[in-house]
Order: sequence, then C-alpha cells, then structure tokens
Amino acid sequence: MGLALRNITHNYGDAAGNVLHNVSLEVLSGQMLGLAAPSGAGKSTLLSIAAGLTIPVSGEVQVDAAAERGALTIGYLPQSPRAYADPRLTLAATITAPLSFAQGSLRPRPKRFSRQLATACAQAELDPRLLGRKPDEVSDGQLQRALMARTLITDPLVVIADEPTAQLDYETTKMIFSTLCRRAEQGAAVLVASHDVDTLQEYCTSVVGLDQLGGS
Ligand SMILES: Nc1ncnc2c1ncn2[C@@H]1O[C@H](COP(=O)(O)OP(=O)(O)OP(=O)(O)O)[C@@H](O)[C@H]1O
Repeated sequence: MGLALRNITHNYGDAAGNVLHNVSLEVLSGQMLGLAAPSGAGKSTLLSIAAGLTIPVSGEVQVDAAAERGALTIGYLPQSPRAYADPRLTLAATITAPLSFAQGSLRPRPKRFSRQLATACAQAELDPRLLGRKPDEVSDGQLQRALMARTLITDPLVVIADEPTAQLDYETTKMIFSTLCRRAEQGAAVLVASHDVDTLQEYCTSVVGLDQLGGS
C-alpha cells in the first residue's frame, strides 16, 4: 500500500466551516503523487493530517504498518523551513534529531550518527561544512536542504512534502524534487503539495487537484 487518506473532513471550529470535506486519496509505494491547489484551499491542512500532526474532525489515515521499522515510517518536509527548524540547534543536531528520538533521547547526539549524517547530507546535496551552523546562519535553500536530509535520514516509507520549494531558487527546487523522485523510485510513497502545477507535472508520477478528491 503506502499511504491512504479516507473520507477526511476537517474544520478549525470557526464560522468558515469545513476546510476539507470527505477527501480521500491513496499513494502507493513507489509512487510520487502531486497535490495541486490554489493558496488557501487546504493543502497544508491535508498534509498535516497525513503526517499525523493534525487530528481530523473525521476520517482515517492508513500508513504501511512495517512494525519492524519502528516509528520512523513517515518523513515530513515543511513549507517554511525557518518556522519549522529549532533556532537553537545546529544543522547536524537538527538532521540527526529523529534518530536520537528513536533511541529514546531528546538530546541530539550528532556524533553518534555521523555515518547516517554523511549519507543524508550527500543525498540532499548539503555542504557538510555547514553542519556546525544554526538556522539563522544559513540561507533558506541551505536550511531546506538540511530539512530534506532530516527527512531522509530515517529512510522513511512515506514522505510528505508541503510546498517544499515555495520561495526557493531553481537549483534547490530541482534538487528537492529530484531527491523526492529518487525516494519514490526506491519504494517510498511520496505525497507532495504545491500550487505550481508545472513543477508537479515535471516530476510526479501523477498529479491530482484537491478539488477532485471529494471537495475542499
Ligand atoms: N490554525 C488555523 N486556524 C483557523 N483556520 C486555519 C488554520 N490553519 C489554516 N486555516 C484556514 O484553513 C484554510 C486552508 O488553509 P491551508 O493552510 O491548509 O491551505 P493551503 O492550501 O495549504 O494554502 P497555502 O498554499 O497558502 O499554504 C484557509 O482558509 C486557512 O485560513
């Protein structure tokens, strides 16, 4: 399977009513599905639900069980790397944090994971000389490469990327989308949202509009 969202309905409890109404989608392992919709349509809300970061009012999220892989099934790449990254952590600590958490430690220990760190940096084309810097000492593109490395370091079965290249340059956009593609070719189910339909069509296995999924 991969990732399946079934009959997701969500609202924020205000007069605006439902942001998502009865939305269903499936992303198979090995597939990269592009989710296209204009700003404000509910892409971030849906992807946050898919990543388990938001609990929907109703509906179900199913992810490949893969119990033997522990809790590191889903990798999440955010829309705004600067809002997401902890300003106190170095890039090395940021990237390896999921591995520390998986071992039950809230204290980042980048040295313990130097091998995985080197591999993830190479995959995300992040210059290792930046690893000792903190988020406000690198550019937006470099920070998003670090978060891409953080996403890949757990070798996730499902990757969820929410407008991962909004406001980034052409080279970084190409790297992020090519890396997501490679991840899908290696067997992950990849769901990526964007309002940039052309980029989605260039890289994704298929592209679907949020308005085709049951209503937004
Ligand atoms: N925490 C919140 N509280 C109230 N309303 C919210 C909240 N988060 C999002 N919304 C509203 O839900 C709707 C969908 O927002 P969402 O961020 O999911 O859209 P989007 O398609 O990702 O937009 P963008 O492309 O601009 O990021 C919008 O009308 C937004 O104002």
